[in-house]
Amino acid sequence: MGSSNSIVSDPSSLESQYDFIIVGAGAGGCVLANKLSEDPSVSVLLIEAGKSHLKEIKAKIPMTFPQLLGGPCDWNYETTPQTHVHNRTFGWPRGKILGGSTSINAMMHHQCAPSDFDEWEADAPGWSYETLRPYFKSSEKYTPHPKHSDVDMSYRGTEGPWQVTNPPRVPVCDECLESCKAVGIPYIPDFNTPNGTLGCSHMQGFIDPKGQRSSAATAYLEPALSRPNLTVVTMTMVTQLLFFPQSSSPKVKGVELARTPAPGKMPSPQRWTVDARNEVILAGGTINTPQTLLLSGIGPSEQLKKFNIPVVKDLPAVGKNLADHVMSGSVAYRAAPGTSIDYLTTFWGSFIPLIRWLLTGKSILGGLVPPGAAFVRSDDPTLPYSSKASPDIVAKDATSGKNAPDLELIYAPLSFLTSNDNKAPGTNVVAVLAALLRPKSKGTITLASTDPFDKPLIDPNYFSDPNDIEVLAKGVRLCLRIPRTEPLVKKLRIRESNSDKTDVFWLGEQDPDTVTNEDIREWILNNCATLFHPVGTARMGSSQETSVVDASLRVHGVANLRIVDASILPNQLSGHSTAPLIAISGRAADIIKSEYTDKFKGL
Ligand SMILES: Cc1cc2nc3c(=O)[nH]c(=O)nc-3n(C[C@H](O)[C@H](O)[C@H](O)COP(=O)(O)OP(=O)(O)OC[C@H]3O[C@@H](n4cnc5c(N)ncnc54)[C@H](O)[C@@H]3O)c2cc1C
Repeated sequence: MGSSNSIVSDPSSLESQYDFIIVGAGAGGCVLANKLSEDPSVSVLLIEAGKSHLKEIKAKIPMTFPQLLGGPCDWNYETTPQTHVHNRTFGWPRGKILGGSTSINAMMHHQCAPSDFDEWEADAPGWSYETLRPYFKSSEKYTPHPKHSDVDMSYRGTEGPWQVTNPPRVPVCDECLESCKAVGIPYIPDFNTPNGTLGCSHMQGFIDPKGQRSSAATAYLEPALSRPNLTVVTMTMVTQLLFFPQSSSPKVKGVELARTPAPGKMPSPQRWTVDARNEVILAGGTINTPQTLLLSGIGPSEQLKKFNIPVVKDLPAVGKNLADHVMSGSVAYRAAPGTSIDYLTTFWGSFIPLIRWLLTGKSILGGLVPPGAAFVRSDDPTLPYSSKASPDIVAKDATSGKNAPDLELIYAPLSFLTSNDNKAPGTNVVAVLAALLRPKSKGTITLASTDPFDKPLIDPNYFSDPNDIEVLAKGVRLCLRIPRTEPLVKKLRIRESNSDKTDVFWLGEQDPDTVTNEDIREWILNNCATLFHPVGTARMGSSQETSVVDASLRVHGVANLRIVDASILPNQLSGHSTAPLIAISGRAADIIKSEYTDKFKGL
């Protein structure tokens, strides 16, 4: 499915006006482009800074996604030095390709906890879980898997465009689940139901029956590419918003465009403009959307004045409220022969699986890097957080509700080190890590300069709230207990006398009853990394002081401007963000259609 016919890469070939202009072809932008162009009388322009995904083979093979990070399909962002993390900086990959980050991500399919959405309702009516539930369901085409017959199909969508399934089992995932159960984490057949997500299970992936990634681009854009009323332009960046000059209050007229510079090349000074008859919808993601707003004069006035940017609308919350999921770093374990899939990282190790994937799609390369997970609460008294070495860690509850987690435990049968300071520990590794799902620490995106090609300053302010490292340290304690529990322990080769704190296997080879909380905190500070889910920098809410968009996703006080991407999330989700964003964008499209009934004739 899909053709490149309606994808152009030359901004000079565009018309001067479209009904809707969408900036960014990620999770938000692709869903909107599809739904708004369903009516043939409505013209839609989708602008993407990166290239087309159609010929990017590594974006199709699920297991090769790490090879896309750091390359031309990645914005290659980096945080500022983090004061509370030994001044370390952190690489922050973000997709720069049709599909956005959904074309380079790890494809873990998770609808998060129902109360994550319910807690928005008070300040952003209409976004409860029950309102979003039909969108979760209608977006997906879940293909049942014979080994997962316990998934209750009444909760799952089977008619949607977005392919979801249980990927092939990889070594050790059954043992990981059994050991989770052995320490007291209940098994649930499916993380993605209204009953909530607490428990351990196999991870579902947005992968199609042919073993290929199902991204926002393959699911939503490709089926719409033949529509003459949809134009997709790649390798083109929106540099700023344009406003009607005579308007008494700010009103967006269109966008200014530039060619995306080739890697290592200077940007061209050439610019184009395109107008929107109805509105511009920003969907550039948590980092780029606030940057575009700030460059256009929408944001905290003191920051705009500092850069001599004329203030179009003083909105103090632009770029604030940045919340990311920080993960502990991988607790690495030496694995018994045949247990790990690290061999896939070598040319010859991946050769046969690649041939098999190319010929049949049925290959380990069509699986998920992390095949399973557990979502738990750090205040669960039934879980083994205690240790003889140190007093019990006391952390405040930051969850979205009683039935929601604040920790995710992820395991993978391979070296899974994403920390840019660390080298992968080699072959035959099983990695277990904890992720902090509900950080209290909040950071900022601010301008580094007025040059749209300069990266903005990203400061997630990790661990500025001391509660966060306490919760994460509890998660790491489970990462030490679970692998020492049967049956997983039998698949590992844990040595008991490792005193070299610089060794990647050091923490996993400590006795959980003698390693101290201090040791664990210090290890986290040296090993933690992003789990790639930054949100919140243009948050939704009712107040112009604390939020950027209203419950209809319109920017406060600026006409013809809306935002539909991860930046609008009021709080961090307790899980992975793609499925919620696909559902949110589906509802956003319906809101837009209901506001332009003269244009959308009941579609
Ligand atoms: C490495 C990685 C792994 C992840 N793993 C998972 C996972 O397993 N499961 C999960 O659910 N989520 C995962 N995520 C998160 C998920 O992919 C994102 O939360 C989601 O894609 C965000 O959607 P978005 O629409 O906000 O932005 P994006 O999907 O990032 O899309 C934004 C798009 O806008 C374009 N753009 C930005 N600025 C401009 C501009 N000025 N002009 C033109 N175009 C512009 C970008 O190039 C990009 O294509 C992962 C993310 C990454 C990076």
